[in-house]
Amino acid sequence: MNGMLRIEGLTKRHGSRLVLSDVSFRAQPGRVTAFLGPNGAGKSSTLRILLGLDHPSGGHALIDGQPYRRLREPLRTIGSLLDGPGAHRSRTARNHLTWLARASGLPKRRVDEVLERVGLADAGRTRVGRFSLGMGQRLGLAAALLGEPSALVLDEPVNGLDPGGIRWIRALLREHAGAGGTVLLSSHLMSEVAEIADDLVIIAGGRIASAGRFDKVTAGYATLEDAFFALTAAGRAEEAR
Ligand SMILES: Nc1ncnc2c1ncn2[C@@H]1O[C@H](COP(=O)(O)OP(=O)(O)OP(=O)(O)O)[C@@H](O)[C@H]1O
Repeated sequence: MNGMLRIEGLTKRHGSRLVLSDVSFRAQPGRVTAFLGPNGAGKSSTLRILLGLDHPSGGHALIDGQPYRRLREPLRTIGSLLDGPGAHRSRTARNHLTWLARASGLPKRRVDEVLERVGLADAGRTRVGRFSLGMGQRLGLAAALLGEPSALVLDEPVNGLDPGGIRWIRALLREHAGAGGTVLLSSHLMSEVAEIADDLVIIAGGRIASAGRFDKVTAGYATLEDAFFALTAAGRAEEAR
């Protein structure tokens, strides 16, 4: 299992707006890396480029040394959770996953395995439109796990999860990293990140403010929150109020 994620000199413009500016960092196998930043900092833009959903204006986002579009077996290499379940409301969870598995040449047994893994074994025949926000997140995660990928990339994965769900996803991600997989998750929830991250990447205004091992990035600060506010422009704006 590898799944090294390498972001190198990534730049993204929307018209004259520079949304990402020379963004570089790594997410390593065997570690949980948290990608932390205030609203609009550029987290989703970076992850969308990494997952081949958008083009960079410059630089590279590589998975095992390849851009997403060059991966031979994308779902077996990298699983992602971006905006909720990604399934049509009228579909059942099982239909959705079966369709995904078929489209990617994955064995059908994986559908039951992932439904079980995310705690939706009893909801496989429920239409996605009737799912709670938390169930939707679980289904999105089931899709991410379908190909048994080495890397997991999750945008705000705890959104909509209750405390039990948050504990559960934390254990799942730890287990993935413990088995040698890579976990990259974006969040703006400091407490969540402090609980789970081995490594931190802090982004603000489209630039990397700090990156590295959790204890290195937070060295000299009482808490992660103190480090975050000191290192980001959002913190400076907040303090100026
Ligand atoms: N298609 C687009 N056209 C113009 N600007 C865009 C587009 N997509 C994103 N942006 C801008 O890029 C910046 C970064 O957005 P992005 O969604 O990557 O931030 P984020 O860190 O994920 O924030 P959040 O936590 O709010 O999701 C924002 O200022 C956003 O308005």
